[in-house]
Amino acid sequence: MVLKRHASSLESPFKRTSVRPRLPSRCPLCSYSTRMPREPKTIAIFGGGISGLSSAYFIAKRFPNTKITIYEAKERLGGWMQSQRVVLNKDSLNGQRILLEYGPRTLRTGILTLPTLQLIDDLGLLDDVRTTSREAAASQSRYILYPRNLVRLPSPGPPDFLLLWHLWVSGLLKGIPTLLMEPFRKGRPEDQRDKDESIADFVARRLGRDYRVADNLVSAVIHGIYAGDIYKLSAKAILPQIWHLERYYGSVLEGLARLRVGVKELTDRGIFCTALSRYDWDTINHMMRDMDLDLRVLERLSVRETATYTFKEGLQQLVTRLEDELRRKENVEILTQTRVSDYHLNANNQLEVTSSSKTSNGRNRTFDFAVSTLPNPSVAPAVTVMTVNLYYTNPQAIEKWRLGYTDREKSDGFGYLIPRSVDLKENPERALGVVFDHDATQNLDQVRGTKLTVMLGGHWWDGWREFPDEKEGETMAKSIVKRHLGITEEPDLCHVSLHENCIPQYTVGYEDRVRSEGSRLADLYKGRLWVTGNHYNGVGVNDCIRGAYLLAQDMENGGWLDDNHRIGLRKFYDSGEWFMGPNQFALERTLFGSELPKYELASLGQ
Ligand SMILES: C=Cc1c2[nH]c(c1C)Cc1[nH]c(c(CCC(=O)O)c1C)Cc1[nH]c(c(C)c1CCC(=O)O)Cc1[nH]c(c(C)c1C=C)C2
Repeated sequence: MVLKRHASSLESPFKRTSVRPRLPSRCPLCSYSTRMPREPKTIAIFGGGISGLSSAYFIAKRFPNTKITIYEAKERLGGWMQSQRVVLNKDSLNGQRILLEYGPRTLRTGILTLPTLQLIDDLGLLDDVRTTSREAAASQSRYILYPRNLVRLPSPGPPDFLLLWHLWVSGLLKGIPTLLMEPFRKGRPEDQRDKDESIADFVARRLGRDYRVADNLVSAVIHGIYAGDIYKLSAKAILPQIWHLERYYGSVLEGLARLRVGVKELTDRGIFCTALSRYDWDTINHMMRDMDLDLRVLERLSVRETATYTFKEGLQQLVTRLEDELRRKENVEILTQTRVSDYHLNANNQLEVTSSSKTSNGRNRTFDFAVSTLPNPSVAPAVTVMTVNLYYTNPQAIEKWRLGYTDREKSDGFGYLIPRSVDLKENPERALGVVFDHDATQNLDQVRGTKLTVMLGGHWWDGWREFPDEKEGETMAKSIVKRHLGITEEPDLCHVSLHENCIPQYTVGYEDRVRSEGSRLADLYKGRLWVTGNHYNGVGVNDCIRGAYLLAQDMENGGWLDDNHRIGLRKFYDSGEWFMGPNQFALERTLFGSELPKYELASLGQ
């Protein structure tokens, strides 16, 4: 199936959606006149992580005659995406090889992940996909450590009153009743409607200056994604939906209720809606129109069925296949162990790039254009995370009673997160959480043991210059699983990885900083340097691939040719309009051919 056929069914109901997203007139990046050829002759890509590789791939697809050079400082490509099969030394297990994942371990499905599906299709990876269904324990059972025990969170579906009771007596829900008063609390004063604030302050303000929900629940979720500090991270950048609901309606719950009324006709017909920014809506439309995707990929990775997925040989397989594909292309060159030390615009308006490698220092090359995926600490600082993989051949290594109230069927799960409200005296290792990989990523090994990853550090290590070494990492991980999960036996495998500055932190004021950095870069390099990667597009693998895809799309659809130098940051010049529109389950249905009924997007007000 070619998605293009269904694009019209998506677009037609929304007459107000422009075919091409327009830049609002206040965009400051529109001031250069260029006389560029239809396509650049040469492009440099800085960084060979997933953003750099997928940018090279999508650009090469759209500009087949352009010569692309990827610069990567390290020996291997892929950044912190790294999986490895490790041999178990136990004689009884015939030297089985267990798959360990050192960095990101699963991908989520969803309508905004279409570019990842396109990559999977193009690279022929579908048969190697391994999914975890929405029904699986890993998708249903999640735990939070509070204060010393694991507390299971409710899963979607009919309420389990016994579980709710256990949750209540654990004390984790302290402060939740204040939510009832949220609609009656004043919104931001008029002169502060656009003001950013930290996630902790935002949540606490809506709950009557009560920080307990933020400290207990929100901080745990944020640890699992950003490994970050809710007192520093931006509510506007990280929780844009609820931040905008408050901005428009003065209350999140009231906003939701009012919007639901606006789309009642749809929800009555089973089409569920969500708040969507104009940018996301246009992006979804563009992607659906642009994709050329096999129906089998959509079926296998449907958001309805699949919660997360990986590949037979872990996420590394995506990197390896991408690298192989790029190396096969005559117009792509990959320079590893080659660090970009300087770049500037020369008198001919070309980018002069200086690089150094083991064999040559200060080598100069000129390019028509460059895409940087390198970290940019001036927009977002980054945190360091240590991952410790532990494997026990004993599948019952976790003492079952540690999993708190549970039924037999759902006795494992995704793992657990540790909120900031757990005192550091109780968490001296500064752990963020533990993933039960034997459940979270299934069907990768031939034997089932207990496979865990302990995550340490993140914002708890802010300002540290030195980090624990491998031995200390192992000792800390073992003491954590002993205390929390009752595991006293020695692991059969242990692997420690330190990922320095791996997760960018979108701290308060982030969006303003990106816009001003965007203007600076656009001025300095006259639009010849674009940026993408996890400092701008979201911290997940899917976000990086989508950023790369949209950058290539922008370049082809005029970005490279016309005067609107968006340098890959178009999202930050969105009109700021928000709508109530179909959620991703409803949108996915349109991909399978069912039409959305005609209706107007319900506006979030102005
Ligand atoms: C390896 C450490 C990472 C931590 N956060 C991320 C990584 C790679 C980035 C990240 N993690 C999640 C998301 C959102 C959904 C997504 O795009 O995949 C992002 C951007 C969610 C997540 N967190 C953990 C897992 C296994 C997943 C994916 C599966 C799911 O959502 O069900 C575990 C985990 N990650 C971190 C910690 C501290 C942690 C603790 C248990 C940091």
